[in-house]
Amino acid sequence: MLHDPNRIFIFDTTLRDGEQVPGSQLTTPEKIIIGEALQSLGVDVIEAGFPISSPGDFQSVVELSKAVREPIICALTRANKGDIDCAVEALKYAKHPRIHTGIGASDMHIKYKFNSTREAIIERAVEAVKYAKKSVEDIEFYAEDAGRADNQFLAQMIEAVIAAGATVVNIPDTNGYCLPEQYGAKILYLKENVKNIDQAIISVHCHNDLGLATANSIAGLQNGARQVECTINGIGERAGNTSLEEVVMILKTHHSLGFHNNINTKHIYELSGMVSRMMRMPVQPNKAIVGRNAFAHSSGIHQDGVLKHRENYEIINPEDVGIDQSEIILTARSGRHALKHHLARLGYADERLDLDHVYERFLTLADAKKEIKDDDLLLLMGNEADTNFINGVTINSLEVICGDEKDPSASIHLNYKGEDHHATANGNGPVSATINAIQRIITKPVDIKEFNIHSIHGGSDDVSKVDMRVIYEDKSYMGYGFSTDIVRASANAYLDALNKFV
Ligand SMILES: CC(=O)SCCNC(=O)CCNC(=O)[C@H](O)C(C)(C)COP(=O)(O)OP(=O)(O)OC[C@H]1O[C@@H](n2cnc3c(N)ncnc32)[C@H](O)[C@@H]1OP(=O)(O)O
Ligand SMILES: CC(C)C(=O)C(=O)O
Ligand SMILES: [Mg+2]
Repeated sequence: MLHDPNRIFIFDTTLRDGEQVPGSQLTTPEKIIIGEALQSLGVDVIEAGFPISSPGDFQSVVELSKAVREPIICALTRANKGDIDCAVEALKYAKHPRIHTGIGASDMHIKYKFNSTREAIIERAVEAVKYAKKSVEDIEFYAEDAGRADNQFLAQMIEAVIAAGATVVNIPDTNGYCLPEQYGAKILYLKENVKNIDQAIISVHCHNDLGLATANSIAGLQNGARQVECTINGIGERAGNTSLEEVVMILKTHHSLGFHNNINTKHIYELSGMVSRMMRMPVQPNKAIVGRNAFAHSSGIHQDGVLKHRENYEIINPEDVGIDQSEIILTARSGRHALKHHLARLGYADERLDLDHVYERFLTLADAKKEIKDDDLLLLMGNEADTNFINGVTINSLEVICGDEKDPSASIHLNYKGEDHHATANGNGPVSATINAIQRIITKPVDIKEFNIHSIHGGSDDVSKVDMRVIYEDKSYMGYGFSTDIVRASANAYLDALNKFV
């Protein structure tokens, strides 16, 4: 384990520290599903639980040990025999078991939690490690609240537990207190002042109370730590733990750090969603790497930049974390490039598109609606007589007669090539009469292949949406029309399709 100095071990504690979040408790089957996903992600260690804490947590560690065989399965204990015996029992099926035992290291904890002394605490720490070592080879020791502990005393404690058999020493910033510089210096201090430090891996375990968990973890690695303890989505006690996805993507993005690990980053996004759903912890939209907006661009200058060259505004390729592509969100802050991009995606790629005119109408709508979705764009393009095409065909007026006594007929005035054209026609219904009347003016061999009418919200006074696929000269064109009048919506859809080639 110690032979490659640049290998970083990823210790996931989503199922232990992450699961300490109120309301996020998991059942054993849920823990196994997440455990298997963490195994596919490639984590080195899964902290499965704290077996003494409840029969349910004990059982989860037992079942996870049976089901997940590749990573080390770790169980947390306090520095006492009862907790350790319980963890040893829970880990009995684990292929690679680890006991994670420890005790408080700051004077605050020593005095106000344990009502004890530094010397007595070191004794308890050593005793716990020696006791655990009798049953399990792989022992990790945590010096709780090490972030606020005196470095000299911490070094003394770490040296003693390594001598007692600990092979990983965890230096938690339990309360998220440290600045990156301080935390990095603490790790370096241990590297330089603990005589037997080469016999153990230093682990970093940082909390996010000041939003510095990830920065502190990286500072720890830069100063000699080689294991990072983290959780998916950064969940955990209070403001959470170091987020796995942030650390891993920092290591991937900054090759110059020279570190490598075993994580297949393409599983990150899927796992983030799984953990969020199962643990009932929504991911904040602006969360780095996995937030809904992490790869979404909504202002025109950024959108233009991304469309020209993704890296202008993205330092991570979304595919690297399992997201198909970045998103261009249309809002009133978007520009013409973004609008054109989405129109082309919806089939409006024609160079005859009057982009300035569409953009003006788009902005009015976007100011009112905040976010413009595909349906809004289609509505904008297929609505009423307003044309979005240079020299496009528009309806000046339409009258339809139908009913039991009459053959359906339509009379239409179109603005076509800058002039008013009129035609009347019959059909087997008001829509076919209208299409026939338009045909008389346009005189192009156009076949309607698909024709669908939907109501947008339901209800007889609703806006109808018509989508239509027509064939002209062996090419297919989509048209969309909207109106409270289904005949008008159909005429709008037909003209929307025609305007793409007439
Ligand atoms: C920083 C962390 O994340 S640590 C892990 C936190 N996770 C949890 O606490 C979740 C699981 N915890 C539990 O289920 C329960 O708290 C248990 C089962 C561990 C203990 O329950 P109880 O025996 O009722 O004790 P309670 O939780 O009220 O108090 C904790 C006791 O453990 C002692 N203790 C705390 N940490 C340690 C430690 N690392 N080593 C030894 N003793 C410790 C406390 O001093 C206190 O002992 P006291 O009763 O002598 O004052
Ligand atoms: C139990 C330890 C490792 C912990 O979670 C912390 O100190 O934050
Ligand atoms: Mg913690």
